[in-house]
Amino acid sequence: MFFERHEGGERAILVHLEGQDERTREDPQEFVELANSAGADIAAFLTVSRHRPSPRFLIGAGKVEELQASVAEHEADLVIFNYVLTPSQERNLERELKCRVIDRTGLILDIFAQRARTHEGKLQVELAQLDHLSTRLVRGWTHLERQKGGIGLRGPGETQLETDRRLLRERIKQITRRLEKVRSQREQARRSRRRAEVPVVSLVGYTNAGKSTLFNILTSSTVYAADQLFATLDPTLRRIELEDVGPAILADTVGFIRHLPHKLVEAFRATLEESSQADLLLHVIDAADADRTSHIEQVVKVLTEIGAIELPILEVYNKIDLLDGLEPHIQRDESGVPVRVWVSAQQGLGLELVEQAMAERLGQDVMQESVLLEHAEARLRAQFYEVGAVVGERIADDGRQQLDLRLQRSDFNRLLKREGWQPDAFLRQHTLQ
Ligand SMILES: Nc1nc2c(ncn2[C@@H]2O[C@H](COP(=O)(O)OP(=O)(O)OP(=O)(O)O)[C@@H](O)[C@H]2O)c(=O)[nH]1
Ligand SMILES: [Mg+2]
Repeated sequence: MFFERHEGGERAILVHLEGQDERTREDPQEFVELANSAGADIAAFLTVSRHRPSPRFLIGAGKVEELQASVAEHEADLVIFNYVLTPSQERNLERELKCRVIDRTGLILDIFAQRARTHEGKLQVELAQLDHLSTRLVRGWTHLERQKGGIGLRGPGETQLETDRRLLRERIKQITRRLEKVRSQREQARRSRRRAEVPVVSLVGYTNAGKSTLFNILTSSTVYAADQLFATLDPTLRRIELEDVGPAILADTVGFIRHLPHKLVEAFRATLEESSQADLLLHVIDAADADRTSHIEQVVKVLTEIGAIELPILEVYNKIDLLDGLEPHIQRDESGVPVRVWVSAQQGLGLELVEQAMAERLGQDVMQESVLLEHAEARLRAQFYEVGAVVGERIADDGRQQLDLRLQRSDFNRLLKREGWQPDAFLRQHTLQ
């Protein structure tokens, strides 16, 4: 396994748990990458098989001793568990090991704290951190907490560590209020984009898949791209020009990862929701990653959670330069619609194919649907006529007006959203199920 040396970084011992349980098993390589991304200087990697969780330390007493010896030998500053620890387990372990202990949630929160750039991103991370810390205010190894800036202690949430719970609650309320304000501003920006009828294409995908690299090369900009997990936290929007389509907005977003701490998913929901409002999703996949199938599953799961799974999705299989004998190409479904593009963003291979496939998907996703409108919905009827979408009209058996529509799905979505409808909710209520 590859350990990056981070001279001057904190010396960390990684503890990886090998469970029997498929659902909770983590990837050891990803764990190392997470620790590297947090800037840890990895001194040792311990694998512990955990047949039965011990409530006190999570791991067995023998393993605790082994860890103690390892901490002493490497003069480690902290021990990181690739698992979610309860606050009391964290406390017990710190007391035994005489050094700081953080868990997977703490580690991911730390990376997020380092990466957040925008006001909203920082608020979101702080909220998640405060929530995580609120159960961990009493620690076993308190004097170390005063050493600011260590892994798991960074970010805006840190200043709250030494205050009492009342202040903590107040701070949480204050941040929530501020976040609401930022969110309503974001919603307004979104509405004005919608009014401008510019289609939005959102890049989604597992962390490190190459979204920002692709974004940069498509928009000729320089967004921070790096071989780190969660290099991008805040959504970045840029305008691009597509042949036959005209202007479109491309959005780069935060990468996904399995077992994202629940609170963090919640905190970043608003950011992720940017994707749920898109006209097209580009799902960027690291084609050379051995775990690509499980990464795809994780992304699909998050997309389902944020209500974006029904959107048109174009898969971009990236990093083909790392695979033998693959040329950039577009894969189409049986009706000729592009569904997958094989490219290398870094080498600039197949970028024109991504643009072509995007243009085709935005321009050619034609839908045919019969909708039933109440008389009070005459305004919508007029709008459908205005865009030339109506190919037939009659009175349905239930007395409603049936409009047979044929139009671009993106136009349909935009038109409805402008009228305050979520397209799938609209279809549920306006078609015969
Ligand atoms: N070999 C190869 N590496 C690539 C390619 N595209 C991106 N990379 C590398 O993959 C790493 C991750 O790229 P990013 O663009 O930061 O990935 P991301 O999906 O934005 O990651 P997060 O923002 O962390 O979610 C960087 O080191 C890139 O240089 C490619 O086509 N081939
Ligand atoms: Mg990125």
